[in-house]
Amino acid sequence: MSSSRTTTPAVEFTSASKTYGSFRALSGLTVSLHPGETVALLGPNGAGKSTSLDLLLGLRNPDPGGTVRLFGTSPRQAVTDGRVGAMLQSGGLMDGVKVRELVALACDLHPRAHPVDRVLADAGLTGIADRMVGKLSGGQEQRVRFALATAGASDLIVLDEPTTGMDVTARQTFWSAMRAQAAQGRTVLFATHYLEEADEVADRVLVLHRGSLLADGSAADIKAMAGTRRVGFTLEALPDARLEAALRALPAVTGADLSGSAVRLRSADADATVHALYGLGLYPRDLEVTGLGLEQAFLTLTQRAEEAGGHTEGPAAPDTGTGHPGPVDKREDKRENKKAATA
Ligand SMILES: Nc1ncnc2c1ncn2[C@@H]1O[C@H](COP(=O)(O)OP(=O)(O)OP(=O)(O)O)[C@@H](O)[C@H]1O
Repeated sequence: MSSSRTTTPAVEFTSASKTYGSFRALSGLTVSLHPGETVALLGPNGAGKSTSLDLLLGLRNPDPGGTVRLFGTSPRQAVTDGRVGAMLQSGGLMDGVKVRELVALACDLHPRAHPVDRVLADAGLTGIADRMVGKLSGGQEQRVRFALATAGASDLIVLDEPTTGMDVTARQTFWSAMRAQAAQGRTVLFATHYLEEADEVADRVLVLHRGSLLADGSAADIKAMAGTRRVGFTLEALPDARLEAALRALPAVTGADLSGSAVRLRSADADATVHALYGLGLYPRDLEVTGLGLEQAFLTLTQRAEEAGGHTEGPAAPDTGTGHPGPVDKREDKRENKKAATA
């Protein structure tokens, strides 16, 4: 989408792979992110999202032959220069200090630090600045992580499942703070399992599947790529088994959900489906043809890729099938040097 841009990319993966033992978690990723973009990184469990972020932050090195550059320099250099703020899933917070003290420490360490009070305010922490970090709720801890990621004027903000554990209000506050960061020209890259967040917030969506880039475009592009639409209507009477079978066998129908006389079909060609529906001699009421939400589109694309046999030799970890997994696998032990990037 950004091929005409001439500025140095904020992030540039070139043929970046990552192999753990004989397992290839990331396979030849080539993608560039440009200054000011807000990009969501989506993928089923085990797709390689955290691995990509680890490479991007210099916490791991790509396999030989691939490169990752941030603002034209190495990830380590960009982190050292204070150009990157990161909010990661793992990495414990210091328990025995107050919120303000921890945020002040992050500001002290940042080469382009913001005033502590501003960072606290932007993260919604002013009211709990004197509370001990060890006494915070999960959602409050996430806000502290956000404050640490925005302690200075970083050009790139990297967020790994930032709203896990936040309630709805905290989530809204978080994203409005994040939008403010993006409005100042920062590049924001976030991995998430909350597809509605990606839909609402991101101007670009990357879908990873088994370590390969499956889709790259706006949320609308991704929905269009899935190519499936919903056809909903109500029948005049309850369908018998024969009619139900006929509905399921309509052309292009890829799924059917019947509840009493209400019918919801998924179709790869809504025009053909609706045409044939009338051909059955039915008079569907309240006929509605709608596009898929991002979550359904994501599931359709990843399932399709799964059926096609995946894209890499690495087996995918099981997906929850919902796009909303429960507790996130944190795997703190496997990060080579997480704290360096969060400091
Ligand atoms: N240190 C490691 N050693 C061996 N395998 C690993 C290691 N780290 C990750 N993997 C494997 O690599 C694959 C990609 O993992 P990664 O954490 O990047 O996925 P993810 O997309 O972030 O998943 P999730 O949504 O569950 O957080 C997974 O199959 C994972 O089990």
